[in-house]
Amino acid sequence: MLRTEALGARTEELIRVGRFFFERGWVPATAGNFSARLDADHVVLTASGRHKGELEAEGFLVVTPDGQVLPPGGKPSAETALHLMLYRREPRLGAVLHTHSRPATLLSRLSPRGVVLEGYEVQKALPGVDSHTARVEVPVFPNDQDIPRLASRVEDFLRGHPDTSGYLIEGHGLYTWGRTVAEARRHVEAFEFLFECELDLRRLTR
Ligand SMILES: CSCCC(=O)C(=O)COP(=O)(O)O
Ligand SMILES: [Zn+2]
Repeated sequence: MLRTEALGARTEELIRVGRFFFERGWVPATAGNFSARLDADHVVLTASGRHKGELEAEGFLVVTPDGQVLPPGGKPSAETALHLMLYRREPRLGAVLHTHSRPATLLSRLSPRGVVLEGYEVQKALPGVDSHTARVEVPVFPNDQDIPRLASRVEDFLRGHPDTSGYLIEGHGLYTWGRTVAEARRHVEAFEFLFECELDLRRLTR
């Protein structure tokens, strides 16, 4: 049974995330999508094509982890399969956030075989990273309009690299997650800061 208080609370958090990300230029032109787990059987997710800086409660849908829309009829994010794959594989996962910033888009094109972050204090905001000397490898997957196929590629990778806390899609953007919306948002902020630093460093030292 779906708890409406949980739906309201998570939806409000995601609306605030959308405004925050849009103000920073991380979700331009309806790009990006957000979701949060409500309970074992329900996930709230942005509807497709909504402006993420102007979300309202009616811009969200409830889906089951296997992709059923409740009640049937709405159009969930075109990238729903990328969210649901993550919830199915990790029961403690509480939120998934996807952004399309310029640094993420450009870095993923400059380094299509993966971005390595090393030497930055802020990398300690990422799970399992306790030093600026750690080597954080961010995988980059080729973009694909076949989202279930892309989801299955990412899932295969995560099976062999379970400590991954985010990935890039080439020329597209960042996916990251957390146990709560607040934690997932912190991971977006950390990755976006690090991508910006890395891009500037490459420009300045070329
Ligand atoms: C205008 S961005 C193209 C689609 C996309 O990559 C995205 O993140 C938004 O798609 P959605 O269906 O979730 O609105
Ligand atoms: Zn996208």
